[in-house]
Amino acid sequence: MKLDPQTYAAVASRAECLATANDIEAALDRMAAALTARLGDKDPLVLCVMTGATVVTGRLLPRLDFQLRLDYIHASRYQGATRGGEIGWHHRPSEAIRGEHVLVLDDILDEGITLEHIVRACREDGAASVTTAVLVEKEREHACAADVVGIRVPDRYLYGYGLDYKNYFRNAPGLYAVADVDC
Ligand SMILES: O=P(O)(O)OC[C@H]1O[C@H](OP(=O)(O)OP(=O)(O)O)[C@H](O)[C@@H]1O
Ligand SMILES: Nc1nc2[nH]cnc2c(=O)[nH]1
Repeated sequence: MKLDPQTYAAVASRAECLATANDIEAALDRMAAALTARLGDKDPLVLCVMTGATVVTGRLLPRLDFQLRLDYIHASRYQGATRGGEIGWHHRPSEAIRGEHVLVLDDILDEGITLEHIVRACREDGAASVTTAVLVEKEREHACAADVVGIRVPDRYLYGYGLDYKNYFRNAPGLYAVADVDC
């Protein structure tokens, strides 16, 4: 569904910036250092979790100065909503994963259900190892933990740097918490 321009502007004006582009770029530098230490000699297969991880993947990859390959995996449970539902699989590259040191890259760890399903799928599909990294982790309980975390934020609905609000705002140059009235 499309957002009309008045609603789009109102949502943006009510949102609160929790992390600026500078904060996030510094977090990406830290993530790159941690991932280089873990995977620099492993020739990993990087799996971008579509769609939200496109921005973190694009910003992080040029910081990883070692041998790697890029593919994608697609499981989602929000689909434009602000509350998660059942996990839906759209692309599971089972053949590509077998025997690989996999790095799963996602934008956010919220309840952790998406990442838990993806890690389980990679193990079922015969990955040699599975490392997980997320740009943002919410300060709450998760079904599974991420190995590498960029930035921790309060438990509010966020958009920006790949994260959407009703399929918009993935291009916002920071992390913004949506006002309660818009959730
Ligand atoms: O930890 P969880 O509560 O499971 O939520 C995290 C997931 O939610 C978002 O995906 P979404 O289903 O919104 O799809 P998207 O990537 O297309 O935005 C995000 O990209 C994570 O993959
Ligand atoms: N855009 C967005 N997607 C999510 N998926 C799980 N939590 C969130 C969130 O806060 N924002």
